[in-house]
Amino acid sequence: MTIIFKRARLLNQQGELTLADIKMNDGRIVQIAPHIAVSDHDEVIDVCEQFVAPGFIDVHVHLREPGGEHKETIATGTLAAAKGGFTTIAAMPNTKPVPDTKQQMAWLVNRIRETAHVRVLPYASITIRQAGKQLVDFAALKEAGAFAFTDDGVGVQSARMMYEAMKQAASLDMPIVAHCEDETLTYKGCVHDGSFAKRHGLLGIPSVCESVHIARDVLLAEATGCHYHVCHISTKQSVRIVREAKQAGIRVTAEVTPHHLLLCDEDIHSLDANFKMNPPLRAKEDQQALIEGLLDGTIDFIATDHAPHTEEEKSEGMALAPFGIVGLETAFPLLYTHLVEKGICTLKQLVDWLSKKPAETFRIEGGELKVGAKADVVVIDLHHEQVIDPHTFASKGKNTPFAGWTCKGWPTMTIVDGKIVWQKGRER
Ligand SMILES: NC(=O)N[C@@H](CC(=O)O)C(=O)O
Ligand SMILES: [Zn+2]
Ligand SMILES: [Zn+2]
Repeated sequence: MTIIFKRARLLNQQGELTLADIKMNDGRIVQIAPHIAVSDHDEVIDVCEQFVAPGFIDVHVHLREPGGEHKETIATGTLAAAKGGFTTIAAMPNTKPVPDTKQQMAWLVNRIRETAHVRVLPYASITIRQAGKQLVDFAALKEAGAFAFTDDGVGVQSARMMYEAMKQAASLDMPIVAHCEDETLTYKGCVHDGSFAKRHGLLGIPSVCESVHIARDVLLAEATGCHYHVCHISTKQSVRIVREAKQAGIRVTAEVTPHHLLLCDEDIHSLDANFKMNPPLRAKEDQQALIEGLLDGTIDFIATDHAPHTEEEKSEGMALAPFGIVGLETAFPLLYTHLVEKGICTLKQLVDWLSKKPAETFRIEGGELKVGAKADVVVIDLHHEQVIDPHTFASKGKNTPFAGWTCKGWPTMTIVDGKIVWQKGRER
């Protein structure tokens, strides 16, 4: 099938917006030109000068299936992704069971094929059941379709385990993706060890809980030559370590979430557990360091850490509720409104952090809008303003601290492999 977009607003190499038509055929972008001729069999869509970008890529998503289908499924999570403009997402392995054998991975790959609305890249765990005691069979899991290896949800506590994992991953040219949390330094905290924790008498998680692991791991990455990727970086010390490691030529990359870029612990205005996530919202100066780190390239790109939980679980209060917030459906509007419109970054930078940069970092095909590329595309209305209302989410998770925020930049259509997978107003 051929789809032709008329009057699409695109970013050129210089970061300027220009108008053009885009022709997609057999899952590929085949032409981008000022005026493309149409024939009777083509599906012609006038996008009315809306912004068209490469489909976004999110390498940090919790789909909860198998085992947590009451929180999210591959079907609901990937529909949420499509609605947020994401055409490729990577699924975290903290499911029940964990994809830690080639049989589990084969099941997952098949389930994705049967039920996903967008492309899904499955992570395998680093250790069996993510228990930190025994390494998975890296070669067998790569063969079965693993995208990369991570124990996200928990940190790999043993330096020796991480060292052995990196040696294996390096030999297979696969990345190790790390949730950095030293369990001897969590102090059973539920929020950052800072002003908010003190004011409310809550136990705090200190910044060293994260940065100590990153410091250890960049040395292990140096020793093994492994590509080491830091999940949801949250502290200024972590940014400094990654910056220095990059300067030393170590193969380290890092991602930051929209919530750590846009919020700090001073913004927590109630004991609402929708402000509870791991790592926690840090201090204002950490938030500033994350923005600086992203702007200077220390942090490579943005990932949402979409982590759905039920309203019942989230109503248990700050101390008891599970960590995590959803992010797929609000990432672009939030970042567009609060970074681009406020002049902190350009539209081109934001789009690159959500597409080209993750694609380059993980050698994922896609991330660019050009002739020959896969037809993974998002259409965005940059002018339409809308209030974030969790009840409208396609995700089963309604747990967001951004409810009630007014944003611009809402996706209106998402195309994967040349097919419309979601369109505003045409929800089933
Ligand atoms: N980020 C979170 O707060 N929670 C994630 C786990 C994780 O990403 O570490 C989850 O699975 O709920
Ligand atoms: Zn994590
Ligand atoms: Zn996560």
